[in-house]
Formats: sequence, structure tokens, C-alpha cells
Amino acid sequence: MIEVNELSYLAGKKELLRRLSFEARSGELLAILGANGAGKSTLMKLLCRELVPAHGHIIFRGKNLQQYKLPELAKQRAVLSQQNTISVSFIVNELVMMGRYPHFEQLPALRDIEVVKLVMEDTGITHLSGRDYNTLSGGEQQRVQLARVLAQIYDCPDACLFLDEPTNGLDLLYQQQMMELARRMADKGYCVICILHDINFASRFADKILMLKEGRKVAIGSPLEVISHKNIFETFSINVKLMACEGYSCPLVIPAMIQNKP
Ligand SMILES: Nc1ncnc2c1ncn2[C@@H]1O[C@H](COP(=O)(O)OP(=O)(O)OP(=O)(O)O)[C@@H](O)[C@H]1O
Repeated sequence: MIEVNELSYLAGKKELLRRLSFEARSGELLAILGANGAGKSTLMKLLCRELVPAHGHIIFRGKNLQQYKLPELAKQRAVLSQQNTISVSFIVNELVMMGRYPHFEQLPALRDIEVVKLVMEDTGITHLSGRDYNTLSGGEQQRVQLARVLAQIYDCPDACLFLDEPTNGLDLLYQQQMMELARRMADKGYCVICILHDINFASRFADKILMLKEGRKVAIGSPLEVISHKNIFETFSINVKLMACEGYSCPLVIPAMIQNKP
């Protein structure tokens, strides 16, 4: 689905990503972990073609990403970004319909209206349908944006869904629902690539984890392969305890006390 080959990105003279290679397949949830400033969002912007690589290339569904026309790409990948502030007033229903814009010219077809209804049900926002987006809480806005991006790729079940810290601002229930929804999307055949800060969510829901440190790959593999004291220390400079969790194959990560700190 996505092959990343020797990808580098420069901002001025600063190398934000260094010779990064990995792949993500259809039906897979890939979590990207790394400290603040590790290059996770930069990588996601490259994968979505918001940025152009300095070196290396990205093959998306068998074709170099740069060769796609944007309208073509819009039906095959959708992005939930971190920043979702809107200066103009929009009714929730209209905002979700924006996800269907790549699919119709002037007026939405019956299918577009049906998809908007379905994604609003999936994300639990049907009751917000007539509300002004700017009056919603941060967590409600996050779910509306998720509904919009799901609407965009709803009819393309092997499309790619990019989620940049999707659990930000959500309470515990909605964090879990967000990750369960991401998991369900992968199980349906979508390739889901998700930036996370919570190692336990990555461990619990991802098929593969990519760990980044200062723009380079520390490790990639299944949670069992990747979640180790060594990789976590190298990525985050913290010591942790790893615990086996009954009924789950993935390890549970608990912060160890930092010694000699006030
Ligand atoms: N245009 C730019 N010019 C200079 N430095 C940049 C530019 N864009 C990003 N950076 C720097 O590149 C590094 C990686 O940024 P990026 O946003 O990809 O990190 P991140 O891993 O997503 O971090 P966070 O977890 O804090 O969101 C940061 O140190 C950031 O300050």
C-alpha cells in the first residue's frame, strides 16, 4: 500500500527526517511513536503529500505519490490533522458533508447524504447534526472532524487513513472509542497510520509500531517485537517497567520512577 524508501526531509539546513524506510499494508494499523520534535508530523505530511521529500520517495498504491493528481488522491486517502480550528461558522452536518466534496460536482447525490448519516452514527455525533461547529467542545469537534475524513474515503475500503494524535482532547471513553474505530477501519481493509503518544494504546491496537528519534528510525515491528526497555529508552529517554497482561499478547508499559529528581 505505502512503501517509504530512504526518505529524507530538510527544513533549511536542518534534516528533520533521515533516510527513513518502511512499509504499511492494507488492513494494517501502523502507530508512529516518538518524543516531541522527533519528526512524526513531518513524516505524516510527507505521506499525505503536504510536503515534498528532499531525498527518497513514497510509493502509494503502486505509484509514486508525486505522480497523483490531487483530486485522484483525495478519494484514496484522508487526513485527520491536529489543528482543526475554523474561523467561519459551519453546521456540523455541512462540515461532515465537506468530506464528500471530492465525490460530487454541485449537489450531493443520495449516496453522499447516506454516507454522511452513516459516519455520523459511527462516530456518535448524530445528536450534534444541527449544531454550530464552533460551539462544540474540543472533543466533540475532534469527532466531527473524524466523521468528515471517514466520509471522504467511505467508498474506498482499501484507502489510507492518516490520524495525527487522534485521541488529543478526548476523554477516556472517547479515546478508547477512537482507537477501536481506527482498529475497525484497519480490519475492514483500510491502511491506518496513526501518530500516538500513548505507548499502551499503540501496544493494544496497532499491528505495527514505528519508533522515531530525531528523524531516524529506532525500530519497526509488532508491539511484541518493538516494545522493549532498550527501544523505549532510546526513543523517549525514560525507563519503564513492562508487564504481561492476562488475555492480551501485548505488553503493558508503566513509567518507572525517575531517580534523583526533586
Ligand atoms: N519548517 C520548519 N523549519 C524548521 N524546523 C522545523 C520546521 N518544521 C518542523 N520543524 C522542526 O522539526 C522537528 C520535528 O517536527 P514535527 O512537528 O515533525 O515533530 P513531532 O514529532 O510531530 O512533534 P510533536 O510530538 O511535538 O507534535 C521539530 O523540532 C520542529 O521544531
